[in-house]
Amino acid sequence: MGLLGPSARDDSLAALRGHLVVSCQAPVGSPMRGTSHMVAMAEAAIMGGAAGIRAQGCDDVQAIVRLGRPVIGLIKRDEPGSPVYITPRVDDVEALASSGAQIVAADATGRARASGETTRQLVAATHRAGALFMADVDHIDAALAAVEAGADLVGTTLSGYTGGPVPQEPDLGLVEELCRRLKVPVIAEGRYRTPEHVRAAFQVGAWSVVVGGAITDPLALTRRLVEARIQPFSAESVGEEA
Ligand SMILES: CC(=O)N[C@H](C=O)[C@@H](O)[C@H](O)[C@H](O)COP(=O)(O)O
Repeated sequence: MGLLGPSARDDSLAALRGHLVVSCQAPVGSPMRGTSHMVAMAEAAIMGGAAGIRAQGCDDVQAIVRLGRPVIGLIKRDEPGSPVYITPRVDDVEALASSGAQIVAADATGRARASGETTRQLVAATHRAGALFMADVDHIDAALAAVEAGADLVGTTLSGYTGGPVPQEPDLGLVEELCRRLKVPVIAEGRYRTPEHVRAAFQVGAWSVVVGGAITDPLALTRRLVEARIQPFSAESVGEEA
């Protein structure tokens, strides 16, 4: 058994029901990368009303757990020979649970991991460590297989990221289908950017909605507004006399 007993795990999941979770992650190369920045982001998110935080890496998880809200932990790791990068190893699951993550998120798209480890093995390791397993999926078939393998909750995290161009909008259709067909909580995640998106996900039955970049990625937010400038800039374009 890990750090948490079964009731602490269930309490964490119950605390997320009907609430927003903020994903506090910064990509490699971003000036926001670093545990102190992510803790500040998480504190701001909690002050703003988020019920939980999704965090990347054991250092961030350990520090953010201290804020007293449920943490969905993951480790992003590129592994040669496989496209699976969200918590690809049993070792990662164990490290996240030891760091205090009540919920461990991992790729459960059905794509082979470089290690050859299976989703069932990751789920078993998560449960041995006393945490809950969140299956990050891209499709209904992957979700059904993940639940069969013992996943405690399922997120639409990887919909749109396993082939073809990345869509602009969240995959509300998948949220609706998962809510209809699964008995476990469904987490809406991926490209939720507006209050309308969040409302729509709850309306079709999402347990929680995870929002990342729309809150925690100042680079992307700045770029989006910079791109809205009138080009080329001219006195006329701002209504000044020539
Ligand atoms: C696809 C992938 O790797 N998603 C990652 C999962 O942890 C994060 O990079 C996302 O920020 C997170 O899912 C929240 O999504 P959005 O930032 O779109 O609100």
